[in-house]
Amino acid sequence: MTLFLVVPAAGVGSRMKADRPKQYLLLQGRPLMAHTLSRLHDAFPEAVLVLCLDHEDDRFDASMVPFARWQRVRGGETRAESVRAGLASVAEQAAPDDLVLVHDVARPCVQVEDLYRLHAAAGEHADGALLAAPVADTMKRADDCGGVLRTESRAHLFHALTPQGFRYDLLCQALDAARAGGVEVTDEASAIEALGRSPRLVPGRRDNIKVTHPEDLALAGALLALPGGD
Ligand SMILES: Nc1ccn([C@@H]2O[C@H](COP(=O)(O)OP(=O)(O)OP(=O)(O)O)[C@@H](O)[C@H]2O)c(=O)n1
Ligand SMILES: C[C@](O)(CO)[C@H](O)COP(=O)(O)O
Repeated sequence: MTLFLVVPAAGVGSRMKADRPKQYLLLQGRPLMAHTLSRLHDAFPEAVLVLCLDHEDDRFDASMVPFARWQRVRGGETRAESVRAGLASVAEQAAPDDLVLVHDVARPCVQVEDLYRLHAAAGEHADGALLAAPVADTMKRADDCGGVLRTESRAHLFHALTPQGFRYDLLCQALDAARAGGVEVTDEASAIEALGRSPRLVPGRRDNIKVTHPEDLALAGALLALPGGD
């Protein structure tokens, strides 16, 4: 069995409003991408890394990659297309029941313990698994005028995180079906659910933040500066 780590890293980071794609912004003196790849390598040094990069990315430096087995692949127009391209790039190497974990490059604070728990759950459940954080805030649904339409029940409500892990063949089938159906999915689990399957929700740490907006950068930097942070 081979473990594949697909890391979508071909985004432009428009919401970050920075002078470069957010995966190249420095945290504790290192590019965000380097932190994320280090965390994944700490947990799975023997895995095959599939790094999805923009074809015009001229900032990438292979010295950021700690893996012995890795490959770069051209990302797509969307996150889902980048992941599909990553899967296609290992079609000759992957067995149908090999596990694939997909993790956003924009999540550098993921903890090794969460990675191990997700990996175990994804291997145990035919429908795969995803890290998810239970919602702790009261959730409001807005109306079209920016007022409160209603309060949503937060019971059984989770923030989907990454990694999300599935068998290679199932994930390919799900993403191909979503594309064929013109369904844009923002995570892999959505495509799996569209097949009528139910991925396992694995409670994950809320500090596994996705660096998206400017204020997220300082938070991620503080988390990485904690003892054992990096
Ligand atoms: N065409 C794309 C778009 C996004 N991603 C990756 O998917 C992850 C989650 O996407 P997001 O946080 O939205 O990153 P961006 O798309 O870069 O951000 P924005 O939406 O603000 O432009 C990121 O690691 C990003 O690099 C990707 O590989 N290919
Ligand atoms: C995959 C993800 O991180 C799960 O919450 C999220 O859907 C990515 O969304 P984005 O808009 O591509 O950042």
